[in-house]
Amino acid sequence: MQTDFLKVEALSRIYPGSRGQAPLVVFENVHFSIGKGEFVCIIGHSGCGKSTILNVLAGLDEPSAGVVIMDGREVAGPSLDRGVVFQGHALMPWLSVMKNIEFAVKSRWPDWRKDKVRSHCQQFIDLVGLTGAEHKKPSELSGGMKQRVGIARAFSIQPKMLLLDEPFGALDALTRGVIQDELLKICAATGQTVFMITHDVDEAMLLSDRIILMTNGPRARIAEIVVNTLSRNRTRNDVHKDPQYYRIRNHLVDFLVSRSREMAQAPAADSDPRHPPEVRPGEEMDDQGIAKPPPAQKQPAMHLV
Ligand SMILES: Nc1ncnc2c1ncn2[C@@H]1O[C@H](COP(=O)(O)OP(=O)(O)OP(=O)(O)O)[C@@H](O)[C@H]1O
Repeated sequence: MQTDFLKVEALSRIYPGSRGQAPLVVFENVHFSIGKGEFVCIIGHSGCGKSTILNVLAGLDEPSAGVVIMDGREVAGPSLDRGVVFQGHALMPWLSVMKNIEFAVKSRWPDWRKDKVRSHCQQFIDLVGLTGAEHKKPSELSGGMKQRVGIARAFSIQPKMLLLDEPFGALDALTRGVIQDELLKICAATGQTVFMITHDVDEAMLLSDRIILMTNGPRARIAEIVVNTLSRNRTRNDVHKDPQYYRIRNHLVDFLVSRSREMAQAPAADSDPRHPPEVRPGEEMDDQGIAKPPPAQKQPAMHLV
């Protein structure tokens, strides 16, 4: 894996204070990298700057300091190399579902013939379960349906990097599960690189390879990066059967409940923001600090009647 497909170096965001107030340092000295084909989630309490970081990666916002390099080039504005899905749907209200997606696909591949554009878009409309709604305008769709159009549009341009800002938050549990499964399949099939904001620890554990934990703001920073050591072949139905699952989950919940605040107030004296600690709470360690192999799965007991 190319470990530094995306490199974030010394990123800070400061908003000037208005009417004599002190400037707001949202986050500072944030460093991390994402490998090609890697799925990274970021978790942290409201206001720690997750959306701001995502907007900087997208080229929609400028950092106060620091730099983002993707595939060897500095990010300096929006690009079709990055597909973004926001919490709000950001659709063009005067265009139908099909036309909203076509607009993006035509921008990406201006030489494609009309029928090729159409069939390409249809593939992604079908994928997100909107078959039959192609000609509806956004005002005729539910919130969840609008969100699915945004997801289809971002996937359809096959970006080098997908940036997802809580994309499934507004979906009902069933649709959310279906689209999470589809996203896993697409990522496995295409090696898609993804950076995603979520508040849902189960979603992060199902989808991601690593999870970035941010301390509370202001002056938020990366507390640690959790390596998701669950098997890559996990599915929504069996992920909780892995003995690592609750160890990782408890670690994440404990961070959100208490450590995110404590670490914001008292950063570790030896912490180096250029190298946030990577932890593997799913693995049990032996006395020498070496990860024990996961226990063999027990066969379910057979009951003869
Ligand atoms: N244009 C702005 N001017 C001043 N402050 C801003 C501006 N935009 C965002 N902020 C502040 O920056 C901080 C981080 O905002 P951001 O939306 O990135 O947080 P977040 O972690 O994504 O939050 P949430 O989980 O609620 O979406 C917040 O305190 C917000 O009030």
